[in-house]
Amino acid sequence: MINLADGKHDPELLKAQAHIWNHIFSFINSMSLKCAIDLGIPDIINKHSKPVTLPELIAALPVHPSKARCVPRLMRLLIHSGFFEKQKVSEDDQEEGYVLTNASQLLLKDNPFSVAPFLQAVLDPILTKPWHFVSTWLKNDDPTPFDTAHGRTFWDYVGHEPVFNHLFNDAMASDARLVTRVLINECKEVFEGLGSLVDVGGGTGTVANSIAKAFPHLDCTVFDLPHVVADLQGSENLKYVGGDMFEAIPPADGIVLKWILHDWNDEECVKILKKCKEAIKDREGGKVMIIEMMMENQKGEDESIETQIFFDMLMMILFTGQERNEKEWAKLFSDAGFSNYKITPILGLRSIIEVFP
Ligand SMILES: C[S@@+](CC[C@H](N)C(=O)[O-])C[C@H]1O[C@@H](n2cnc3c(N)ncnc32)[C@H](O)[C@@H]1O
Ligand SMILES: O=c1cc(-c2ccc(O)cc2)oc2c(O)c(O)ccc12
Repeated sequence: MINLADGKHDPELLKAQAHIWNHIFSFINSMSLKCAIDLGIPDIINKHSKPVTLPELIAALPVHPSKARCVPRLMRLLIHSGFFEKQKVSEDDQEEGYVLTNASQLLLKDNPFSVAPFLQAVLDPILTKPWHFVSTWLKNDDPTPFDTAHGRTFWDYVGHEPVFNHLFNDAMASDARLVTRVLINECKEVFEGLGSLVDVGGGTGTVANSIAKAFPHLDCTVFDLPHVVADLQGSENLKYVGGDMFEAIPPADGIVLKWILHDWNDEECVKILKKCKEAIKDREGGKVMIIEMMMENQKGEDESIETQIFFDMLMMILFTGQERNEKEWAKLFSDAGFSNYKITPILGLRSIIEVFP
């Protein structure tokens, strides 16, 4: 504890003040990144064959001439946060220009794994408003701050807001493309022996579509809320079914649950898992394949632990859900009547968890 009356602790006091400032201003990182994406800066830099000089960047941007001097200040922050770098334009030239980093490549419009739709969804006022209601929600009995802010659940809200529904489903689809690529390249054996599969809460079908193409013998079903799958066209070995996973899940050998259970509390998860167990009943080699984070990976770098904690907070604010550690996952599986599980930590911050009846 710092003694405020004691002058010899002034350096600690100033360090504490700087720490608070840094946290107060944290939102400036995400909002500045949003600005860069709104202006199309990553795509402008990507289209150039050489590093883009400041005058070239300003000329390509839709900014008013009176604001041109603000551009290098925005770029300085985004260099500091690791989204751009400066490089010499040519070997024999001192002039420098901006280039992309690995992180900003994942923000390009045409990158199939782009995280830009998530950034737009998470920073949309629809999803930032609930953060202003967290302390109110802690004092009332609403299920989530989202409900306190908007008067209904997240899924009810997106079902009635087609523009946001589209943005959210697009965001999920780009993540699903990345996860499925890793699954098919690195974890083929997970699908071995299965004749049919249902992706529960499979959204617009990105995961199931890729699996159906990679394993043509596998009968795949995307199961999601009726408004999500309405009008979607299947293929030879892929169909869309609308319904409610709390009521019944179509029978299959394998059930995929990607980013579903972290949206729900323990009681709700056990209900969903019991419905999954019913869906694989009497099927030889039947199993549930869950793609989620495993919390408390002590070996993780600081940033990845912080990211897991951020996700846990997001699940608390938007949903009744949470991120879980292995002990918490094991309890859910046992409460739902499953006997065994296997964790393969192959998806970055997430794992594939196979759960057996
Ligand atoms: C977080 S998204 C995950 C989408 C997809 N699995 C992925 O990871 O890309 C959750 C999905 O669950 C669906 N969902 C929510 N409640 C549902 C319910 N009661 N029955 C079926 N699907 C539901 C949503 O429509 C949404 O597509
Ligand atoms: O609303 C969200 C946002 C995310 C999300 C945000 C940023 C990323 O880089 C990735 C994902 O994830 C969500 C999620 O997994 C979910 O089940 C519901 C909502 C959201």
